[in-house]
Amino acid sequence: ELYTALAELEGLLHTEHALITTIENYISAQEQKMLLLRKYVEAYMEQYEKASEDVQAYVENPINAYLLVKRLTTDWKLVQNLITRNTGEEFIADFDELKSSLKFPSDEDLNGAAVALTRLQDTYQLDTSSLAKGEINGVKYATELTAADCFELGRQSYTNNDHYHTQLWMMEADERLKREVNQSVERSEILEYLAFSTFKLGDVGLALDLTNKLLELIPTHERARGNKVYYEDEIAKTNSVQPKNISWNRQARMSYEALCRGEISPSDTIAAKLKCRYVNNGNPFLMIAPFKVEEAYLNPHILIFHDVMADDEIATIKALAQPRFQRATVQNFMTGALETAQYRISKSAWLKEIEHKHVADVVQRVEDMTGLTMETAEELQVVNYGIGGHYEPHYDFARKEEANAFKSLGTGNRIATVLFYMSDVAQGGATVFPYLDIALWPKKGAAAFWYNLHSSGDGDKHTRHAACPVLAGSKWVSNKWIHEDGQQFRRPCGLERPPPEYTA
Ligand SMILES: O=C(O)CCC(=O)C(=O)O
Ligand SMILES: [Fe+2]
Repeated sequence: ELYTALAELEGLLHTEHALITTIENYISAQEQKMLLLRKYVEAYMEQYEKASEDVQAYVENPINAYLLVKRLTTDWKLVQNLITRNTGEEFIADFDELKSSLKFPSDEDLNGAAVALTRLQDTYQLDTSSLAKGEINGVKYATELTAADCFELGRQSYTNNDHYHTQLWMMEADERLKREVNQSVERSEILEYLAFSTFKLGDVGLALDLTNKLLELIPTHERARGNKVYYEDEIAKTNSVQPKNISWNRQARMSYEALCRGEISPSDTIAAKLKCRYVNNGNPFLMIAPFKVEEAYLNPHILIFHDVMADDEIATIKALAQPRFQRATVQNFMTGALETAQYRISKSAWLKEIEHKHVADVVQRVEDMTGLTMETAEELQVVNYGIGGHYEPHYDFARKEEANAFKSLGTGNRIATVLFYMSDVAQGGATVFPYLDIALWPKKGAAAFWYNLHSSGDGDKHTRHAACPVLAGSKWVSNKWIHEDGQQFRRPCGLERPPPEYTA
């Protein structure tokens, strides 16, 4: 699974380079072979023409007689060998040997990358034809997609039973194909997928039209002939060519997606109460360089600390984490087991303080920032989100029903979260709180802090949050999850008491 982290994708460029070299070598070997064959055939031609001038005289010459026989025995064998020798296999074998040392994406990666693209399409309301032009929100990032590229995206969506995106991409493939001089895909193939997905989406009439177009191209197409009869029957039966009203069950996601797009913000009355200040928490070491703190929300109290992770610390943490990256897991609600899920796509690794001074410094800083003990906190989790990488709305704390969560840690629930942003993100990738209508936009070196639990110990339902899909760029964050145990004297417990105030 390479698609889950952009950092991993960079390794694929080495693979591509090795591939280019292999193909280049194969082509030149093949060209050499052709050159040699051309020499042989020219020699044959020359002798043949000479002989044809006077056949009798030619064969009466013993040398010629010998050469003629030789040409048709030894020489021909050489030529035959040359023609039949499959240098291709050698190259593939050589490349296969190289392969073990190279990163190779799997079919699952291809599918993952395609799903990520369609997720971005939905969340950020990107139109298919701009995407195909390599444009994201008006910014041109990539080379244009060919009709075949669009076709492949459609095919991947089809494999996932996602007829909505199959239709979008097959339509785009068809549009692109009209403008292609060297056609990159067969129109009949596009039409076959397009017709079927259109049928699946409920528009039998259009599916029939598309199938008829396919039959104009290939009148003998077996499946198309079968489908045509079926569609005609369907239309006759229901007497309707109206598309069904498809419920995508997306109503519930609308506000989340709008938040991710930056279209929603908290009301002015809420925003007006938010402050920025310098904070030292009474810590003498912070008198000279206090924290720059900005309030993002009051209840629950969500704070943004600016410039709390230095560039060299970020570089160290990334370098330590990257070789250990694993696809991020989520806890199965029922069993408590850790497993991968489509709703959380990123790569992550855990770092201990003893591994590097920079890690220890950062953890100490979290203690200074929050006034909470790090004794019972989880290790620093480092996360990289790849193409379309995201984490759908969730709570960081374990709910009462989730009996198994954090049990093995034995340090109570996750009382608070500190989320460091270790990169800027070109587009997308905000941390959003759907119940609060706020979006935190990643800023390198900044950190967000909030309490997940009320002072009573109950989970604060308003802390539900998500990592929106990364639209362009790469997103690096790290979390410090702080636990309940040991905070008794740091955060006094009580019913619905507001979080301790910061000393300004
Ligand atoms: O990456 C983000 O913006 C949020 C990550 C998050 O919520 C988590 O890892 O629990
Ligand atoms: Fe979270």
